[in-house]
Amino acid sequence: MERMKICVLKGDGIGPEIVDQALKVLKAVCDASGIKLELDFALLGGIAIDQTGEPLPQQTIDKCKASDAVLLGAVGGEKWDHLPARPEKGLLGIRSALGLYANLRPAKIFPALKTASPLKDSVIGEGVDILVVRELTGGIYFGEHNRKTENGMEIGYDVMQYSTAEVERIAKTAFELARKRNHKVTSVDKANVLEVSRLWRETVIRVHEEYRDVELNHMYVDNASMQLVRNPAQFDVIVTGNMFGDILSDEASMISGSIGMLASASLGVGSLGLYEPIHGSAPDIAGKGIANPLATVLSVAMMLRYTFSLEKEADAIEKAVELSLNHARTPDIKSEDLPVYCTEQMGDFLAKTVRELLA
Ligand SMILES: NC(=O)C1=CN([C@@H]2O[C@H](COP(=O)(O)OP(=O)(O)OC[C@H]3O[C@@H](n4cnc5c(N)ncnc54)[C@H](O)[C@@H]3O)[C@@H](O)[C@H]2O)C=CC1
Ligand SMILES: CC(C)CC(=O)C(=O)O
Ligand SMILES: [Mg+2]
Repeated sequence: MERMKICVLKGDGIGPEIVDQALKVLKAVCDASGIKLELDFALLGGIAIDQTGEPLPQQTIDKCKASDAVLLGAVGGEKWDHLPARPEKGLLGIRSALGLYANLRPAKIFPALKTASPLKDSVIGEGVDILVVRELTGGIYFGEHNRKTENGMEIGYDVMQYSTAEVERIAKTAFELARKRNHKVTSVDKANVLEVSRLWRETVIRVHEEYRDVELNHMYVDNASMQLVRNPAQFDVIVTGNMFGDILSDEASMISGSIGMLASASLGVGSLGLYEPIHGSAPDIAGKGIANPLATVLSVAMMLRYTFSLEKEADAIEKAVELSLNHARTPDIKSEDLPVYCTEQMGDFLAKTVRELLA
């Protein structure tokens, strides 16, 4: 590989702080591997509203489409919550515009972080390594959101729907990924109540016919959220809809010690992938230099692996993250016997370590 072109969407809140650290690491990889790194920056979310009046300017879509991959921080903040054009609409919009229907969110426990997990050793057992495969461009987040008045009463409603085609493609993604892992898929729905979930379940069962080598089980989402903390080691791949996947992956992140640890890859119809941490813009800690950049850095590792097939380089980033956990910590995962690093120091350490590992 000679060159890579990345479109960078820093977004709001801690977005710029964490993306800057991830870019240091990406530059270190490219320097060490002789790859020419071309960066293009575009606006998304609140900052885009401030500068253009809309959360997803057409220019941002164009710049993403003209790149090999997209790196995103996070969007949102109270400042824009009262506006009809909220930052989150920009986020949903870019996922949809790029056809990114599969959101892969790996939740695993790094050995050094076992003590940071709120779960007891007896629950963690040999370790936890879950891949949440979340449908990302359909479901309730993309249905009609509206209000109406009935009998003088104001009613808010959001429509949840899935077509068989949408379920088929995400189920296929989950089964394919399970084949490269431990051959087990848990499909999470609420089929005891929701018609959309009944269709979801029937469709997953049908797709499973082509993947008999993969074990399939079904779980209602309320039970799944309980099982995640009772016995997380039972899960390999979890496939679920947009909203359930959003919620379950935040819950799964705490198993690994902090939401600041969970990376994600959003993949879809074309070769373009978007990579982002699973957390939001964390306005409560923005500008304080204490945000954990590891989720964003690990998202760069996913980018190198999924978009560029650069296994050695992705491994080096993951190794650097592992080494960092025995060297220093950001406050969210702090440990009494290790120094506390600010966001920047962590980025510098990771970039230096990646350089050394790839030298
Ligand atoms: N992908 C995205 O851009 C997302 C955006 N949001 C938006 O972000 C804003 C804040 O939402 P919240 O519900 O507070 O969720 P959040 O994920 O931003 O924060 C939840 C809690 O986790 C902490 N946290 C998050 N990331 C962290 C990190 N890297 N290091 C250390 N601590 C971290 C925060 O300080 C906060 O206490 C809202 O406007 C929301 O809509 C929320 C989720 C995803
Ligand atoms: C706008 C929301 C759907 C963002 C979010 O919470 C997520 O994608 O994890
Ligand atoms: Mg979320």
